[in-house]
Amino acid sequence: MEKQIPSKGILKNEALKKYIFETTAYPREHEQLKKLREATVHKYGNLSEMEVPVDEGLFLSMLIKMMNAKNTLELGVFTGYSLLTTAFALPEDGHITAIDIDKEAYEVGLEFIKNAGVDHKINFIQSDGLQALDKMLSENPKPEFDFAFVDADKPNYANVHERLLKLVKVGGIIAFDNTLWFGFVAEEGEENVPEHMRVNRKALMDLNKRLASDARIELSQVSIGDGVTLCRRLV
Ligand SMILES: C[S@@+](CC[C@H](N)C(=O)[O-])C[C@H]1O[C@@H](n2cnc3c(N)ncnc32)[C@H](O)[C@@H]1O
Repeated sequence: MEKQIPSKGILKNEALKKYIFETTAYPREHEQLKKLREATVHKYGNLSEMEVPVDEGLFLSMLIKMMNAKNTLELGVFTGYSLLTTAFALPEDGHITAIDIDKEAYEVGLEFIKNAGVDHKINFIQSDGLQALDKMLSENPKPEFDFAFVDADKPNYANVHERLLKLVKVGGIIAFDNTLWFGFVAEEGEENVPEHMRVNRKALMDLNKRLASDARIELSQVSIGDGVTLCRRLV
C-alpha cells in the first residue's frame, strides 16, 4: 500500500510534511505498526486519521522510554496505534490500562498487537472514560500511573485532567492529544472553522487556557501531529 502523508494536523507546509514523513518517520516505523495502520485505513477509510501520526508515535515512544515509565494509562484507543507504540516502549514487565467505549475498533488492531508479542502488557477496559477513571478512584485512590495519554472525547478533557491529577504520580506526565485542533484554536472567530469542528475547538481552547494557569502542573505545548500538551504533575 502506498504511504499516505496525513492531511490532518497543524503542519500546513505539505512539502515539509512529506519530507518529515518520508525521511525520518516511515523508515523508523515498526513493521506491526505499519500493518496496523494499513488495516485501519482498509477498514475505516478517512476515519483512520484518528490514529496518532507516525512522527508523533515516535515522539511518544521516546518520551515514555526517557521517563522509564512502567505503568501507563491510555484513554482513547481506537484500533491501537498509540497503544501498540506504548506497548513497544514499555519494559517487558510494563503495564498499560487502555480504555475505550468501542471494543470493535480495538479488535481490528489486536491481531498486530498479538503478532508483536506485547499483548501481555495490555489490560483493555471497554467503558466510558470518565466512568472508568471514577471507578479506579473509588477502588484505589492512590496515584499509580507514570504516564497517561488522553485521546478521546475532547469536551471531557478538563474533567479527565482532574481525575488524572489524582491517578498519575507526582512527577508523572499526562499527555493530551489534538490540543491545537488542526490549527483552528488560533482562528479569531468561527467563520473559517467547519461547523462539526466547533464544539471541540471551543473545548480545547478552554482547556489550553485552563492548563496554562494550573499551578499543579508544569506545562509544555508540543507542536507535533495535531498538538500534544504535556502536563507534568508537580503536587
Ligand atoms: C482519536 S481516537 C483514538 C486514536 C488512538 N489514540 C490511536 O492512536 O489510534 C478516539 C477514540 O476515543 C474513543 N472515545 C470517544 N469518547 C469516549 C469516551 N467517552 N470514553 C471512552 N472512549 C471514548 C472513541 O471510541 C475512539 O476510539
